[in-house]
Amino acid sequence: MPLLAIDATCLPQYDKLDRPTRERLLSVTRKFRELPLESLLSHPDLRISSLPAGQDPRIRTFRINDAWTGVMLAPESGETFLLVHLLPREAAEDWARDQRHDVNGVMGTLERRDATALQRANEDGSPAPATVPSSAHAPGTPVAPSGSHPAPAAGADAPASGASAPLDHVSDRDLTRLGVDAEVREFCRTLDSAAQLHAWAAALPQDQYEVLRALAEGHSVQRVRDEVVVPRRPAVGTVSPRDYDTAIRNTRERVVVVNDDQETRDTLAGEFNAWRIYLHPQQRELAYHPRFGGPAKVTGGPGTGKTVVALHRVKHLAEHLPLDGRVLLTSFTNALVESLRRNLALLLPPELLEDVAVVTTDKLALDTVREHHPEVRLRTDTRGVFANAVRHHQLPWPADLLFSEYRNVITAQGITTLEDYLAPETRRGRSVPLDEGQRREVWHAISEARTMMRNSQALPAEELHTEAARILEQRRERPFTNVVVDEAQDLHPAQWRTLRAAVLPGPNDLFISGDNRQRIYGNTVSFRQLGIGVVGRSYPLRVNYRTTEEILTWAEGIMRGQTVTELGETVPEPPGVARCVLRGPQPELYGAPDEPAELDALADRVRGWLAEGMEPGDVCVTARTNRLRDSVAAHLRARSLPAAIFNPREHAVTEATHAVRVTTMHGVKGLEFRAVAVSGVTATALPQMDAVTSPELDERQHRSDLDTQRALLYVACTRAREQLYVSWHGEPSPFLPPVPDGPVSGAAAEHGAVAAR
Ligand SMILES: Nc1ncnc2c1ncn2[C@@H]1O[C@H](COP(=O)(O)OP(=O)(O)OP(=O)(O)O)[C@@H](O)[C@H]1O
Repeated sequence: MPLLAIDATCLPQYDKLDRPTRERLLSVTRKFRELPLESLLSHPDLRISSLPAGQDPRIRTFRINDAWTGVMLAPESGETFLLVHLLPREAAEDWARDQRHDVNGVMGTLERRDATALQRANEDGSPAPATVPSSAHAPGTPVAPSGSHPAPAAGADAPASGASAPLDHVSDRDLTRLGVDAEVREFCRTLDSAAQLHAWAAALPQDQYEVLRALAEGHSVQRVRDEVVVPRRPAVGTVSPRDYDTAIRNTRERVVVVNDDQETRDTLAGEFNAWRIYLHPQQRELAYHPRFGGPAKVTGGPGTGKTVVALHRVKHLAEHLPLDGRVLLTSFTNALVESLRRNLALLLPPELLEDVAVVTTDKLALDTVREHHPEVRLRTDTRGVFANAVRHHQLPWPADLLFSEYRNVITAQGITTLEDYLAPETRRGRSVPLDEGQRREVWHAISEARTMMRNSQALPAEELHTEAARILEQRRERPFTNVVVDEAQDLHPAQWRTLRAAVLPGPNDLFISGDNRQRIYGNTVSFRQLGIGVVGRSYPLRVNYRTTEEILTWAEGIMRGQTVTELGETVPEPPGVARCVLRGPQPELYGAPDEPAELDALADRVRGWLAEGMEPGDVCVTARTNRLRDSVAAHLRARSLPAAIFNPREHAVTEATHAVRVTTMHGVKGLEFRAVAVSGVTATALPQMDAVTSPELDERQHRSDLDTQRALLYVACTRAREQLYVSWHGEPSPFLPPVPDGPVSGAAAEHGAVAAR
């Protein structure tokens, strides 16, 4: 009986199919697995046909329905079919005619090249095949078919801009040893620059392109061998050039073999699918690193796969636990943790899942403290307690100062004595000066408030963590063998102390992933001061897999000119540009005269997306405030659009999949959608000044609060995978990049929209 394997190129395409087409595809793939080869090839419904003038005699097309065609590689001698693409009929035939698959002689993987484009380039130096890959690229599809060799964003990677032959320093012999075949070697001798190489990404055999790209970036032959070639080789033996079956199985980064309907559905569907199948070699290297000498840190812009790496790291650690060992996977909010838990369950078998605790950092602290004080609960009205303390002591300062002193000085630095609080360096950078007498007064007021909170058994998170860290530090045995932290940028220093104390210092103790640009809760930390030494174990990820280049480039404008610090450091982050795998339409911007007009245009935009074939669950609308979120949802429903309010504290991420999700900007952190509308980006709402500390009270905090609100907009916009729509009414928020004059497009055009450039 034939077997079916699926190439990752199909995954983004599957997202574009409507439900009946998906069902039809599943029933077709079932036939692949169930019918004997002879009956399959002659099946009247499938219309399996070869392409007479095609480059690859093994390529076949088959009918899914009138609109869609599948492209596959049929077995010649073996029995495995490989589904390689899903496209509209004509595009499918055009694309398939030019492609050829070969087994890589060194790596043993199955690679695909645009053989027509390469032959032309070698014959007459035809330029980069702009039209070749684009015929296969509907908006939002990968520029590089496997997704593992990204096309460059403008200005990406220093060597890419160099105008010298990028591979002249590598001999033919070395290229051959790295698995680069004669046709590709000949081709790369014609290249003038690394940028030209990148432009050919979609046409070159995938693994050979990775080799060339790494060499062009200046890596040594040895390093490329170790990091690109060796991880792709089969664990044992070699693969013969005609053994397609084995090569398909060995192409682990972009091919998966499916055994039943459920696996086919799981592989093709799901919002978070590709990551389970293959990791970029750099991601794999980090996730499956046998032993980090101590805490390790992974950073990177939005959509660079930090969460994916964290999840795979948990898998690796769980697979190597000592008897009685346990892994903690933690993050900031309930919604994030719920999403991690759901995705981990897809990655790990049940017996390994049992050894992993997936909880918020606050829940860890609460559970730890409750072992000693079972009645303790989490307090959320801490500001009110400090307001009482100010009244009671008749202090001349606002309650916010006391709260800020408690949160940003005392608990942030782990200060436990008046003497330490009085030390001169303690309040460095605070804009309200306090002399010694005043500090004593503040300390006493805060101490009293803390005692009151303790007596009431309702503790704010900072207090809970201080207590939890103290309890854990006293234990000889710590609860976890390894701790993995995702979205780490938002944790308060007190939360870090709990995490530090939850695992004994040593190899593989902490694995931290995060991005300071996405910090939306205003906590700054210094890992060094917290005893978390990541020096020499800090790794940036630079390939964006989620967002199109058009959206990311525009969204980067929100952060332009901002000094961003490195995660866990107070020093500025070194510059680094992410490259995007995906391409698509420009974001759409719309400035409405008033709120009703903004909501009308928003509803039209959402209706347009649904009419284009998106499922309601593919679409998310965000608003700055709860009030605006509620009126957006009400307005969409009044216009007969399926809309559900999503509150990350209350709802599971999986809920509301049959409705457009309407949420606040905080509510989309860590998530992603095919289309995102960011509404209410109006000057009076963003920044929302009542959430910003006044500069008179604390200049530094004021700036930090503004940065936090700017980051909120950045986070919301970078949740979009294919389409982004941003709107406001009246004056636009000052955080928006300058709005250029430009051609009006999309649903908002009727309302006077401005297209971003
Ligand atoms: N190697 C890969 N190949 C294909 N897709 C990938 C790869 N790595 C990550 N992705 C996909 O990219 C998207 C973003 O990944 P992920 O959520 O891990 O990024 P992130 O860096 O944590 O993002 P953010 O910081 O914005 O929350 C996901 O859809 C994920 O499946």
